[in-house]
Amino acid sequence: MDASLSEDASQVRIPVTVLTGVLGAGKTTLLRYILEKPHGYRVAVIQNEFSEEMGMEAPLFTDANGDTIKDVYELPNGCLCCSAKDGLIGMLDVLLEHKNRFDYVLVEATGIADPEAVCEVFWVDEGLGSRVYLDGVLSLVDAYNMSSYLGKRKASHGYPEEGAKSTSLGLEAEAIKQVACADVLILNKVDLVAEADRARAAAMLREINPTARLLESRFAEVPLGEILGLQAFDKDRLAASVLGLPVLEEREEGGHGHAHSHSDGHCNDCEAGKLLGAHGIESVLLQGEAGALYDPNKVRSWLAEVLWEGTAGFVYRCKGLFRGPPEDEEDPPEQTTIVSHALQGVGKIFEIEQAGKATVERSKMLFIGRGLQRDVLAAGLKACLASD
Ligand SMILES: Nc1nc2c(ncn2[C@@H]2O[C@H](COP(=O)(O)OP(=O)(O)OP(=O)(O)O)[C@@H](O)[C@H]2O)c(=O)[nH]1
Repeated sequence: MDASLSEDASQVRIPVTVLTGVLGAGKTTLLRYILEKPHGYRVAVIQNEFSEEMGMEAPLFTDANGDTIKDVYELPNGCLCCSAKDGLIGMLDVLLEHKNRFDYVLVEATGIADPEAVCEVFWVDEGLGSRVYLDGVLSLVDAYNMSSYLGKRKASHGYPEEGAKSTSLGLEAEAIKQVACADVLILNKVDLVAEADRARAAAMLREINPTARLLESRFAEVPLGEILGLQAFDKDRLAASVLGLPVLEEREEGGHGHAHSHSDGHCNDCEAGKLLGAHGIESVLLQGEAGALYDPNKVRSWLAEVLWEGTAGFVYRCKGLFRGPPEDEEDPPEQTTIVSHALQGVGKIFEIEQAGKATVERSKMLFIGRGLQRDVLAAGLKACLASD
């Protein structure tokens, strides 16, 4: 091989795209779309989660044959802009050793990440800057639920009162900052809103961020040429957008944002519960008994009560993987296969579907919201056990 050519190839800097979006906006849906469909783009994905329990989707990434995709790199336990920052740099280092396998890196941040702080990783670490560059920041916005987290702005836009209710998620500052910092905004879930609401939502985004490219999508299906390889990131623009935010002072006075406390090099506030708790948001993780099977129809009815009638507090986001009874009960026991089911819910909309080839050792369900009643949730799940 020509030595000068291989040297040139090794000097090519890899574009990195940062993906943000409030809980349930559709970030994982976008990753699945990118990874599972044959677009011709070779993309490595790094997924950041608050905790391992929240990373329930990785087993669900499957290729065209239905086999689990192994090339999704998980970065649990913390947020990218703080405790997981070193992990991100280390993971990029490892990825770059195999850079003949991909042309783009996509980094999914947690739903409450501060995109400005995530971006700083790329210019603060000089070694990294010579091998990768920040290509752009994407922000996904949930057109259907956005009034739950951008609610306070509804007055100036005439955004409908209906839907805001008392169910604000309390992530307004984070959500606005994610929109403001974006080079590309994707207004997702447009299938769930009427045309007038879609136009109002787009106008609201335009007011917060007039310069970003604005795309609209159903199930995050966007042309990849519109989101990758754009060379869109501009440090000065980012600084200007952030300065213009009225909520910036509020973040600093409020003492959340990045006023995290540390000990022994560990960020005390980056644990899932504390990070969410700093925003008044709670999470409840339910784990089924080992070997227990849950009836998907019972789970469906139970969740309808929980999400629609608020019987266990205000649940904004739920997700889980659970074990259901074998499909064909006529089969002899040695031939029956336990069916795994995936639960996904955002706001009042939820779905339960069979989880491909994902095997679930123990059922898990995570609820995120406010005023959650753990005991009520636990009793509800127990009542969904499949009868023998
Ligand atoms: N109707 C509809 N549902 C969507 C669309 N995009 C995503 N969803 C659903 O919204 C739910 C949440 O999507 P995810 O992709 O898991 O959201 P996320 O941003 O990764 O969520 P977190 O991991 O909690 O931050 C899933 O049930 C998706 O199927 C869309 O355009 N339309």
